[in-house]
Amino acid sequence: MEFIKTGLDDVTIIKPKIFTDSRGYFFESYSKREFDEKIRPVDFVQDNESMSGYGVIRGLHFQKPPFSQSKLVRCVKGRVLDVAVDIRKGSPTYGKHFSIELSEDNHLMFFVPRGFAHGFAVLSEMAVFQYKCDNYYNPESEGGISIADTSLEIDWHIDPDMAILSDKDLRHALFKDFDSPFDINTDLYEN
Ligand SMILES: Cc1cn([C@H]2C[C@H](O)[C@@H](COP(=O)(O)OP(=O)(O)O[C@H]3O[C@@H](C)C(=O)[C@@H](O)[C@H]3O)O2)c(=O)[nH]c1=O
Repeated sequence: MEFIKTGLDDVTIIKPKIFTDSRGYFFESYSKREFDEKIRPVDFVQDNESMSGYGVIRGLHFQKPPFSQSKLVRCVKGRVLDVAVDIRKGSPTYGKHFSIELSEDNHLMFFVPRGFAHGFAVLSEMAVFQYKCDNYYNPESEGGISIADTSLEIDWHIDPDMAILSDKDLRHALFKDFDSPFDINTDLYEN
């Protein structure tokens, strides 16, 4: 397993070692020992899966402290563009993002730490997306930022005006009007 830094704190690309033979392939998709050593100690408690059609954008989402979540994400069917945005006030990379294509072909995984907003755009006819979270779902703590915010300079590879969004995601504030609940000086992993 290879852990590739992105220039944003703890945001990491994970490239698994793929073993192929006449039967197909095998890879370890998660090893607590390696993740804790190479990224940071994280206790995942919930696994999620979603399926979406082409042109869907889900995001940009986070849960507010003390229910914030790290996510380890991957695309097991199809192809998505995955995005993490630093929303920790006072961070030297506040408002900066990193995006990466995750697909059933490249088998890449992506670690999105607490204090980052997360979203993805579906680039294939359909995509099945799976992820681990280190905190339980807490609907009252949900927060979001508009994916259509041009100041974030995210190229979704899909026209945001044509994208298919949930009603909830259509209502998120623009980044400039957003008061982040995260701060670089707070330990987001204390609970
Ligand atoms: C996220 C979540 C949703 N739900 C329910 C609530 C709702 O009725 C239905 C669909 O929820 P949403 O519309 O919020 O699903 P979705 O837009 O796919 O939300 C997800 O988006 C990606 C980008 C993330 O980063 C995730 O953390 C999560 O926020 O599923 C749960 O029961 N547990 C969960 O953990």
